[in-house]
Amino acid sequence: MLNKSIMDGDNPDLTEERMKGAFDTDKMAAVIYGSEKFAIRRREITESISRIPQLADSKPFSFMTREEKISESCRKLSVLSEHWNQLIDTNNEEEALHLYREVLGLEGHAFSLHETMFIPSLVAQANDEQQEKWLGRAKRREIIGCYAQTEMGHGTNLRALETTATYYPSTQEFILHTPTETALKWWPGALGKSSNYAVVVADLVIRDTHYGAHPFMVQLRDEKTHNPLPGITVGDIGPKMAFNGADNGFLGFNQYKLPRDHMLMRHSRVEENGTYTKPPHAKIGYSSMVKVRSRMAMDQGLFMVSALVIAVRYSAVRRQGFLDDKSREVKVLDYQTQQHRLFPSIARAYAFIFCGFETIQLYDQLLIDVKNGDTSGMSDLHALTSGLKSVVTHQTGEGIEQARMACGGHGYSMASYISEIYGVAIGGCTYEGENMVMLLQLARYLVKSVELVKTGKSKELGPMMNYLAEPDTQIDLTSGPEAYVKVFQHAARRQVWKATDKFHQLMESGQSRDIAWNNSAVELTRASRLHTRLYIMETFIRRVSSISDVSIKKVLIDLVNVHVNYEVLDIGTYALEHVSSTQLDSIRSQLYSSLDTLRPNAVSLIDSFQISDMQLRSVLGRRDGHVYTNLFEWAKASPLNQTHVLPSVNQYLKPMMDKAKL
Ligand SMILES: CCCCCCCCCC/C=C\CCCC(=O)SCCNC(=O)CCNC(=O)[C@H](O)C(C)(C)COP(=O)(O)OP(=O)(O)OC[C@H]1O[C@@H](n2cnc3c(N)ncnc32)[C@H](O)[C@@H]1OP(=O)(O)O
Ligand SMILES: Cc1cc2nc3c(=O)[nH]c(=O)nc-3n(C[C@H](O)[C@H](O)[C@H](O)COP(=O)(O)OP(=O)(O)OC[C@H]3O[C@@H](n4cnc5c(N)ncnc54)[C@H](O)[C@@H]3O)c2cc1C
Repeated sequence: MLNKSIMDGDNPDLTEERMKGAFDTDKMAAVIYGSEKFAIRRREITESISRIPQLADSKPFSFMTREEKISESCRKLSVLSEHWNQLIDTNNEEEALHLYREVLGLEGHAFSLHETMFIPSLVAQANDEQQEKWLGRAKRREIIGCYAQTEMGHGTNLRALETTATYYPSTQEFILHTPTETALKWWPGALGKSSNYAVVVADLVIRDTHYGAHPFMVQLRDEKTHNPLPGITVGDIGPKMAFNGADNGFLGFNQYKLPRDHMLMRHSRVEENGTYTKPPHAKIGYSSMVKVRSRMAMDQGLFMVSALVIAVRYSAVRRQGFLDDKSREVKVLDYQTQQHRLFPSIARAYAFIFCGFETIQLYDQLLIDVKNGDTSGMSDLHALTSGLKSVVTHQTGEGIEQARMACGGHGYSMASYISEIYGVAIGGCTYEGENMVMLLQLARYLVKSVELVKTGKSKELGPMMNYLAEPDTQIDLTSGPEAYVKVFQHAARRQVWKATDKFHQLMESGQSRDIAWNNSAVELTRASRLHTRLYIMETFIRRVSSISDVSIKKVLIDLVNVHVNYEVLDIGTYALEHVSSTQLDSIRSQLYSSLDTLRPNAVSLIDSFQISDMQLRSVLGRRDGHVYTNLFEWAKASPLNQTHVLPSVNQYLKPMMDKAKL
């Protein structure tokens, strides 16, 4: 059996799809998740979870209030605490994240930031003694932490954060203070009600000198009573577009005293007498953000996959309209428009996940290098992850929204759960740096790279930048995916140079650097996007070329073909400089035939992600494909259907109608 999801009693339309798949989904899972070992561990963890009934949702999540969602996730976390060690290797971050996703889904929970930013901040920023004191406690979950940086008035411009941490040598303490309303910390996940500790980012002040944003370990709540400590104002910021299982919070300090050794001092130090030692790299304190950004291609890829699992499975059981055979309606997955809506997103999701593996490894390596005193890789990774987080979050949002529309009316129902996935995923366009701002961070790096080429220093170009120094060449589109890489290189190079030239010309015309930058910003963000999409394409092709299993490689090459054709058409306006409109027409034909080629493997390609029904929380995306019966059951469970006559009918509608009858 090639597709391991085939089960007796499943919807025959889905079974038929799974029989058509030309590759082994377990083998594909090993490629997706980086190794056979981890793919097996994922399945084992999912299997073990299913044997613990208390870890199941106590009722459909979509019918819960926000308070119920928070309570439900806390209940599950307490059940999990009895099983951690038997379920996962607690030192393995990927296993922990898989466990959280399976049991708690994506709407956030009390530990949302504990694993993703609080512990990583301690790992990267705390010195050995501080790690000794707090890291073990955090890993054992004796304490719950979050990452409190953003303020009501400033999130993007970290240099303008208003919260101060003023050091007093006489008492060897910092005083944390919130000088204005806009200085209130605002947004940190799990801050409002769950966390009792936080890594707080504040402006370090010593003897009236401001040293800028630095991280501090701060206790917020009493460990016995969970009440806020004196001098701390903390609470929940209220409901959000999505992610409502998380208590994103506000936090204020009123002259709150903090011992000297609570500043995280791996890289910068404040001595007892107030002497300040600066870090080896000015932006080393920003590392927790780089850590999350380096994960975002993977995490967003998985968000997009969740929506695609739902849309592709549903499209294989949804029958509507006719093609040749007028005796039976077709699966909507057979329509070319449906394939065009969904398959390029499947390709992007695979590509994002392969990029994600690469950037996660790059971050892990950087962490080792920095510990050994080598900060030289920081700028490269900052630039790469800034562009990548911006492009993947935007394209993931587009892909999920198309997946929702591809499910027609039922896609709009919470029974599909796609709107929730969209709401959570789209937050990524904003958190960890607003997308435009992060594209402009990459643009700084691109402009500097062009300046190196212009001044004859091409040898100093960073990784992935050499193409900026290369001349345009003839492109032979029949020579395979590499030709499409060339098209992207041409388009990206031209746009990067064009934007840089514009910036330089504006400065030469007398504009200040900042004004010239602002007046070139749209062109600069375009350059960043093209450069990042080139990186994604190259990574995808490189990863697929490295695969040895013949059947897996074949279907992934089909997916690469969908990707490269779609991407080049999508940047048609830029590509036109290098590709004729006749060539674009031929790319269009190739795209349509590549959709056709991929069609038989569509369900197996998304089954391969092995996302459980528990995690998916979608009636439309059920693995067994029994959509209609369960849709009816789901609707019957609506709180509105627990009584025939609602109190509001008796109170308002009936009297109104009765009055109208008089
Ligand atoms: C199913 C899947 C489930 C997956 C689960 C996922 C669930 C997710 C849950 C978590 C949810 C949310 C988490 C969100 C958490 C947050 O949002 S935390 C807050 C994040 N905040 C930000 O990102 C703020 C963005 N702003 C900044 O980073 C900086 O202000 C900015 C970089 C924009 C500017 O900083 P400045 O200090 O002002 O620096 P500049 O003058 O612009 O640049 C000077 C040079 O420094 C270089 N630089 C900047 N940053 C870095 C860095 N990190 N590393 C290396 N170098 C850096 C910059 O490029 C400049 O270099 P140059 O001078 O050009 O050479
Ligand atoms: C779901 C979610 C979870 C979050 N979790 C956390 C958390 O755990 N901890 C935490 O500390 N924070 C958290 N945040 C806050 C988040 O990091 C910030 O909201 C984000 O960094 C954007 O900053 P901002 O809100 O100040 O946006 P703004 O900077 O005010 O953005 C508004 C507009 O201004 C534009 N803009 C701003 N500056 C520039 C510029 N220099 N050039 C061009 N355009 C510019 C932006 O592009 C955008 O269009 C979270 C946010 C969300 C939505």
